[in-house]
Amino acid sequence: MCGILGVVLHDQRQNVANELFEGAMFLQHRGQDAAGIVTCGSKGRFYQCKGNGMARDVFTQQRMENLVGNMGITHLRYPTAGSSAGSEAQPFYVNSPYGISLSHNGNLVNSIELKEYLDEVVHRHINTDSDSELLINVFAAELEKFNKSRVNNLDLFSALTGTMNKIRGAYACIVMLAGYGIIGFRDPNGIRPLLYGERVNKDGTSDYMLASESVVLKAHGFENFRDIKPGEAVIIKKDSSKSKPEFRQVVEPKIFAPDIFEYVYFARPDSVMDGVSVYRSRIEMGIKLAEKISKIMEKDPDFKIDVVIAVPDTSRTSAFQCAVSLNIPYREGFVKNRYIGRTFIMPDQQQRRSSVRRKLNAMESEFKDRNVLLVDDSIVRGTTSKEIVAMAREAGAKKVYFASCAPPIRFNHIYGIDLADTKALVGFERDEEAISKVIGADKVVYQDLQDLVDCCKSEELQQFEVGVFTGEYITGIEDNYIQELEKIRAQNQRIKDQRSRGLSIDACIDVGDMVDVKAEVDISMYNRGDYA
Ligand SMILES: O=P(O)(O)OC[C@H]1O[C@H](OP(=O)(O)OP(=O)(O)O)[C@H](O)[C@@H]1O
Ligand SMILES: NC(=O)CC[C@H](N)C(=O)O
Ligand SMILES: [Mg+2]
Repeated sequence: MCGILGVVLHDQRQNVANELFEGAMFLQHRGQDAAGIVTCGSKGRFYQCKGNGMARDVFTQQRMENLVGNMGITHLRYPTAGSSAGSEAQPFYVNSPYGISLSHNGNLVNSIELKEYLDEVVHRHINTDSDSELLINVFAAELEKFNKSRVNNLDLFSALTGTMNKIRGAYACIVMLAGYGIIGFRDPNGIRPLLYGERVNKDGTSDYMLASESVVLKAHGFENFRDIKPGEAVIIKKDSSKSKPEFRQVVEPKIFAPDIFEYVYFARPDSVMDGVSVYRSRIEMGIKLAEKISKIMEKDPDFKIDVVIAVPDTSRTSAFQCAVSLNIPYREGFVKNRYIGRTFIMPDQQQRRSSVRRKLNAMESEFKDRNVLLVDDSIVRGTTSKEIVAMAREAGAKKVYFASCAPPIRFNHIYGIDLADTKALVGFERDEEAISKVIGADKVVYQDLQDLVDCCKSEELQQFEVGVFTGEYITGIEDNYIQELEKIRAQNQRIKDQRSRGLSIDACIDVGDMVDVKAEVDISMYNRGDYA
């Protein structure tokens, strides 16, 4: 997952940068690795600030002052393909044709094929391992086909049709065309989210926003917001007084299947996605989980729970409801250090492990001599659960049970989680008993998949992308896709290890099959290392 945002202000004398920055703060939970803003000034020139780090570190006051223009786009990155190198921070930029900048949330699953196409057919140079760089170049190549000095909405929609017929996977994107406007589009299965909203100013004019989550639109006073439909695109022109945003179905929609993980973990609880409140779905997850736990308790008289404790932050909503439904006391046994971000989306396993203990602290009074049920939204690598179970025991718990609002994760999440290596999943080739042994719990209870689906569905939304639980992906994947990801990831890890041992790039080159060694100071072609 990543967070994306785009704004066009009606008043062309106003700068949009501050609004993009404030909006980024509402999307920070979707990506902590890199942040970027690109604005477009009145002469059609782009102004950029991006780099590794959280929004508040990258977007300093001084840098923000240089971002002029009434329209712009933002990106908060959690890497899913390529590496966490600064050169892969978004928005991406290509100068030809017309000047294009792109923010992408999602993951393309036919990148091998796209790389070949870009090289052999349209001869475009690719400078990173990011799938988003491929995407912007495919779009640029489609636009180039018109061979015009200026394009119009019709051309743009038809270039999007061409692009979407070539790319495969999950994508919600915001593109900015220099001097023209911003364009939002969503993949034909609607796997990744994207919303559109309008804010009517006092003088009757309108500003427009596109964003990953409704919470940003709401907080910024945008109303009548709606989800972009699967396979749909919208063009919002820079001079919004002359033409209203135009929507078009650019490719046929396929099975509507948003990623169920948005409801489980990715999204903020106060967001509404594809008409379903994330908060309400998490309440339902608590109810269903309680039903399953009650059934197990009926059969197993030794399974007794004195207290339900959430694993902050995401599971709080469900854990509280689970306790209420079970009629068992709920306690905040772990106190969260508010200055530590989300541990799961940290790029490095070492960092993740040490962060859990820094992030959460167990209060002895709530654990001592009790049988505790810890509730989390999901168990992925097991990093959190292992530490948490150990902490509960250290705090004096008698028995430690662990419940997950999501079913066991046994497969790659190819559309949004950086997990190229399935073996890193605690659920990989393990049943529930084996998983409880690994994490050190007395028992593990998982939500059933059908129950999870029932918690998130609505009349309009009946199906979800659930490949992470079943191994069957809605878009299919090209042969060798996972192997290719694993190769790049292993290569990046080796370079990292070499560097941490103080070895130079030359030493890295000796490591064997490493053909592509990253530059010592990893900066992109259009990006200075100091976020300028
Ligand atoms: O099995 P693991 O690999 O540890 O991953 C699962 C954990 O990671 C997430 O928490 P995170 O700390 O990222 O975010 P949160 O504060 O929103 O819960 C998630 O909520 C689980 O607690
Ligand atoms: N999490 C995302 O949406 C990532 C977008 C893109 N695949 C990247 O790695 O930068
Ligand atoms: Mg968590």
